[in-house]
Amino acid sequence: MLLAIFWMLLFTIVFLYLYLRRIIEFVSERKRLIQLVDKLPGPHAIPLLGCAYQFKWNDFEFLDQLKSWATEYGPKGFVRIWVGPVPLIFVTKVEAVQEVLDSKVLLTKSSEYDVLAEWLGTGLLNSKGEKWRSRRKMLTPTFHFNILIGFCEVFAREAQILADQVEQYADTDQSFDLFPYLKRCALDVICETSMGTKVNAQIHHDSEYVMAVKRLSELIWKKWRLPWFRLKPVWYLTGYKTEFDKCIKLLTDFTRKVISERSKQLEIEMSMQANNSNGNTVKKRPAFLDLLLMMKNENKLTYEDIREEVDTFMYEGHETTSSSMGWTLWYLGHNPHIQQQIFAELDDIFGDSDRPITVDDLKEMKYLERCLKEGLRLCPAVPLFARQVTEDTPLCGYTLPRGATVVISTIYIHRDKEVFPNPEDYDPDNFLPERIATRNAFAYIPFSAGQRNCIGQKFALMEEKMVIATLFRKYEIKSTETADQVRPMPEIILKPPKGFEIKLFRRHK
Ligand code: HEM
Repeated sequence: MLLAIFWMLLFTIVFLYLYLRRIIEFVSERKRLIQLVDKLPGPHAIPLLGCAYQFKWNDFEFLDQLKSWATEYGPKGFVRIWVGPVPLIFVTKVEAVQEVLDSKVLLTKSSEYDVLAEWLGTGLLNSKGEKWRSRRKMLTPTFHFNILIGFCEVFAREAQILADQVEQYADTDQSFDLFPYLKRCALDVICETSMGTKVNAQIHHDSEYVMAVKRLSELIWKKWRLPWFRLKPVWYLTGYKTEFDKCIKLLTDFTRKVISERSKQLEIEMSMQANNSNGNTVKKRPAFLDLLLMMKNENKLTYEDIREEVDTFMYEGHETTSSSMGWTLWYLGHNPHIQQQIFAELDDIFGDSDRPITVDDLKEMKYLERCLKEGLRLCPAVPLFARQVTEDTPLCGYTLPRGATVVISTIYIHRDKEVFPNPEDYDPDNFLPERIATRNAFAYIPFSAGQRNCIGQKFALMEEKMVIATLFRKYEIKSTETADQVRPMPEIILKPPKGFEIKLFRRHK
């Protein structure tokens, strides 16, 4: 009996020592977080629900509500919004954006990115600390301009397939949704440039790979937007977990198979090169995968590291570009006078010739580039990104406490009327060199900025120019829906609620 009491006492003491200490630490950390977060201006919050009790149910009304809170509480650079027990600190002013993105401390992605990790692992987008730093250093040269030049042939070929596919609608006065065509084109581009293999999504619309990418993006967004899906029982019971895992397996198995085949092929090519004494080898354009496999040969990466990075490029590299091309084309479809200026630029470059577009031609398309940049200003493909505050960080006269999440909304920052005089108007002249020179560089950040900026931004702009120029060499377009019908939906990637309905007309030069 005494022994039993002794063991019980010992157990209780150990339990209290181990857990009570943690509970006390948790409570005091939480108290501290709440105190510091509540020093930031923001709407009224109540325990547990935070500001959520005031949230509008309708998506668009909710967005308007966030915007009006940012205007009301954000003049000092931040507004804090409690989403239940989670404090989100939205950045509202350019000066604060600069401090956040320039910070050497705010480099860690927030827990919202964890759902992506199940697919992308800790590839460049998700990784942190030393892993991210060394990977970024290693991967930056793979996006060098000389490598991108080699991809232009892929951009041009896929753009031409797109132009051929939509020809059926030309001069029919029938409107159609351009978005799925753009998505399939961007998917074919990224598959070939990152893996050196083709999925031919533009031709086989219902390939398993294409369907899995589409479904996975929908499920990831569901988990982000509706917090109850983060609870494991709900996620499992709704069957989404099984579907999610099935898509991930299909995609990652595909990537692993491509890596393994490509690796064998590369070995054969290298030994052929070594045996070929007269050096008459045919030089093939390397895909990102080939460059990563060479790093593996130098023991810098494992197969799984390569898989993570290739899948990261696959994800980051096609939804973003298709969204941004779609928005730009939609704005252009409402602005025939701007299309005329693009036609004039293209006619200056090509005259009556229908020769293929070269890299040098792309450099000449200065006006088209301004149009793309303006599209990305009004509708940035990545409308939100977030950082975890890992240590107390003084910013703009406040302290951002460790444990909080800082959110930058590009779509909000890009529409600041103190920076862009008519922020809601589509005006490519916002990107005239003299206008750019007058504003803070952090007022326009579609590719983020600072150390964790987008590694693929040059790739994206080259691809988009190629696709849009190919379309406009042949067609003019008219958007058939109004701005009210096509309000941007801020999912992970900014999308139209339904699509981009347009009519297509052959150009008569
Ligand atoms: C219009 C097209 C694109 C836009 C608007 C865009 C935007 C962005 C933004 C805002 C970030 C920072 C995200 C964050 O901090 O959470 C980012 C990161 C990244 N992007 Fe892009 N992106 C585009 C195209 C691409 C392409 C084509 C690729 C690859 C082929 C790519 C690869 C990446 C990667 C790997 C990162 C993570 C970089 C790091 O953390 O070091 N992106 N992108």
